[in-house]
Amino acid sequence: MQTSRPLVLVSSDERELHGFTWHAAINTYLKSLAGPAGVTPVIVPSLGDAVVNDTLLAAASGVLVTGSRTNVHPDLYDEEPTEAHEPYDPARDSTSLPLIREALNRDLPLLAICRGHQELNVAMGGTLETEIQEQENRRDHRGGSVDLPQHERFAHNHLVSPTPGGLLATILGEDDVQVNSAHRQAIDRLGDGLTVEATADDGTIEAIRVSDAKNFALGVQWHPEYWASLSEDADAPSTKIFKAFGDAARAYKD
Ligand SMILES: N[C@@H](CCC(=O)NCCCC(=O)O)C(=O)O
Repeated sequence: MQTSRPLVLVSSDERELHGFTWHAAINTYLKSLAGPAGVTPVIVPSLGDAVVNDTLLAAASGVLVTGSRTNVHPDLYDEEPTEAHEPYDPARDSTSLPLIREALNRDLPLLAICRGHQELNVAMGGTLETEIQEQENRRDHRGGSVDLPQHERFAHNHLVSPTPGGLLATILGEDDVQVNSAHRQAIDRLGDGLTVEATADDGTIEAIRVSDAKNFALGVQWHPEYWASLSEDADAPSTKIFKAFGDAARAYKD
């Protein structure tokens, strides 16, 4: 049996499939954790306070908050709900936001991806904007139709510029990095205690860090898990992010 590997909690979506309600996480996040990060992923059902408690958090050495096609409900950042903010997953919201806060309270390493990046911002008091592709001088960050095959939808889409001297720049270097993109929403007002770690050329905040976090606490708007799940050689920046997160989880466990 392999030596003990840190447990990393993974957020789940509430989804309907075959006439049942499931709590599910996409395989690419799980494979990236079990592979390049070298940790043991544990999917957390979106059951709110029934799961986000001391017992669960005490067993963990990190938290990964995944992407999702659904959006954070605008009531949670005092915005008026409209059709442009849909679809929602209230079960996810009621679990991932407290999970983020409790992870930060315990200095657990945190990696927040896409919707997770947006949830981190909301958890810290920030706001989101929706259908950003409809704004003038704004890229279309959707990455094409949701029906496209993954290798097309999560292909490299645009450059991001890491903030010099930041955590991301420490992991990846300060040169611009090609990333994929699959989102209609983005950070509008930055939450309290967050530092911008990367931007796109249209001003979209593409990465954030919890400024006073004792450990790794990074949000990224793109999807490094797509590449990291394929192989360690598929995309060096993606692998580096997951390896850095895994190192932080091992350090926390030790
Ligand atoms: N819904 C939010 C976050 C986008 C996101 O997490 N995308 C992942 C796509 C996964 C899928 O298509 O199932 C937004 O649109 O900004």
